[in-house]
Amino acid sequence: MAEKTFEKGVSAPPVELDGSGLRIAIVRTRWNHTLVENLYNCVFETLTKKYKVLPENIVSDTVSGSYELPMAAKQLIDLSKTQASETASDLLGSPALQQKKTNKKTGPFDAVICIGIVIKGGTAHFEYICDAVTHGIMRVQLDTGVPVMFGVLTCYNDEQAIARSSTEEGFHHAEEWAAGAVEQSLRRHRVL
Ligand SMILES: Nc1c(NC[C@H](O)[C@H](O)[C@H](O)CO)[nH]c(=O)[nH]c1=O
Ligand SMILES: CC(=O)[C@@H](O)COP(=O)(O)O
Repeated sequence: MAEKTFEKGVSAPPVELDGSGLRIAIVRTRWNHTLVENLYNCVFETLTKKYKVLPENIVSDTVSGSYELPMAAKQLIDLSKTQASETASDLLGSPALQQKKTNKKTGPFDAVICIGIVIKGGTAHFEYICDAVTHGIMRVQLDTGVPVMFGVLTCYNDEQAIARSSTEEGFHHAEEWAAGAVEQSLRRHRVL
């Protein structure tokens, strides 16, 4: 029997996705920062070059470790909603004036992308962090209604982390996180 082949792990977006009207936050860890920066750069490049998200509509933030990602995502979402509801004014004047100066979008984030790398050590700490972060990120997106991408590599060793964050295989994960953020954002505005 012919061996079945399949596109393992590849999630092709269903259609051309236009992210030009989206506002997206990316929060990444400083833990394992050299490899995390590779993933962040790939996510940013994919958002802007492949999905037309405007660089000025991407807000980037950092936290210490992956365990802090869910809270950071919640804080970013809540802050963006609060700022959207207040009468916004800043050094550039009213949003209307700001809007005339740039295409910078204000208001609630359409999606958040969390990026981190957790590498197992000698204790059960790894399992507890991965479990907490996974459930935490899922809870934030369900509670807020804002899609939050799980861009956290959970690696048993350094080699897995390096392979998934500094080779073509690694950037395939990061590209999927970017695609997921755009697709899930646009789903919220569908007309059925
Ligand atoms: N070992 C890793 C950590 N550990 C730190 C925790 O994420 C957290 O910052 C600390 O427990 C304080 O709350 N974080 C990673 O992102 N990756 C690791 O491999
Ligand atoms: C996943 C971690 O926090 C890890 O760095 C902890 O290492 P260890 O389990 O050896 O304390």
